[in-house]
Amino acid sequence: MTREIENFKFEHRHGKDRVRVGRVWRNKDGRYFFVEWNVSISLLSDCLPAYLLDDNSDIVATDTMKNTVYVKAKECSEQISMEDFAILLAKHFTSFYRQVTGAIIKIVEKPWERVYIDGQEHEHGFKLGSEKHTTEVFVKKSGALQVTSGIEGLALLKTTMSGFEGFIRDKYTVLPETRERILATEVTASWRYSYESLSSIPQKPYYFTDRYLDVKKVLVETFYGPPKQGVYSPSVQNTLHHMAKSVLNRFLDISSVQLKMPNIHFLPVNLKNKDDETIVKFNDDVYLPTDEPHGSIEASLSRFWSKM
Ligand SMILES: O=c1[nH]c(=O)c2[nH]c(=O)[nH]c2[nH]1
Repeated sequence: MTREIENFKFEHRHGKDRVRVGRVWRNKDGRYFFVEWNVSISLLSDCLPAYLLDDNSDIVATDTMKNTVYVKAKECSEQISMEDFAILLAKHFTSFYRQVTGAIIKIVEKPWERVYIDGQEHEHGFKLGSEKHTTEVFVKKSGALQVTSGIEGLALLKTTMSGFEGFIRDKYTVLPETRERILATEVTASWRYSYESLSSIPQKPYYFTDRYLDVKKVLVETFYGPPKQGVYSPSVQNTLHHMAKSVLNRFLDISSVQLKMPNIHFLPVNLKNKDDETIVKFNDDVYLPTDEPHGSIEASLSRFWSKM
C-alpha cells in the first residue's frame, strides 16, 4: 500500500515468511503423492491505523495467515500444483478480508522425487532431488493477477563444446582464448505467464506443473544440444540467450523469461615441482573445480507486448 502521510510517501505490507507445509494425498489404488512447500505470504492491506496509532483493528494477524496455509492445504482433497495453491491462497486473502487489496504468495517446493526400486516406481517412497520449483503469484481484489514460475539450483555442466574467444584484451587481461573448456553453471530461471486475470487461468489440474517440466526440459536440451554432437557455446551469454529464446518460441503462454547463469570456473591444472620439472601438464583433462569467484551472467527476454 502506498500513502502520502505528512508529506512523506509511506509504503507498507505485512505477511508471514517461510511457512512450511507437507501434504500427502493417496489415490484409490493406494499410491501416495507428496509435496513439501515453503510458503511466504505478503498482504497489501488498508491497516494504516496500526502504523500511525495503537489501533490494530484492521490487521490480519500473520499468525492467522500461517494457519490459513494449513487449513487450505487440508481443504485440497485432490493434488494441486503449487501455482494453483498460491492462487487459491491469494484469492482467499483478497476476498475474505475487506482490508486486503492485494496478496503476493511465494512458494518454493522441496524437490522430493518418487524413488525407483528395481526399476519400479515406489508407491510411497521419496528421495530428495536437486533443483527447486518456485512460484510467485500476485492477485488483486479486482481479480487482476500475475503468475511467475521458476527453477532454482539447476546445475548443468558439459565437458566440451564450449569456448571463449575474441574478448577485449588489454594490460589487465591474462585469460587465454580457448575453444575447449568445461562449461558449468547453476541456472536460476523465472518466467512470467501471460494470464492477467483469475478468470483466464487454465483450469487443467496439472497445467502449471506440466509447464514447469516442459520449460526445464527446453532449457536443459538447449544448453547441451543433441546427445551425440552437442552444440558449441561461444560464451555463457550466447547460450543463455538461446535458452531464453527457445522458451519464448516454444511456449506462447509465457511472456517473458529471466535467466541467471553464473559461470562456474574449472581451472586447468599445470604443476611444476621444486626443480621446475613439469609433473602435471594440462591437456584438457585435469581441472581444479571452484565455486568462487564465479562469473555472473543474467538477462531477461520478453515479448514486446508483455507487461513485465
Ligand atoms: O562465457 C564467458 N563469458 C564471459 O563474459 C567470460 N568472462 C570470462 O573471464 N570468461 C567468460 N566466459
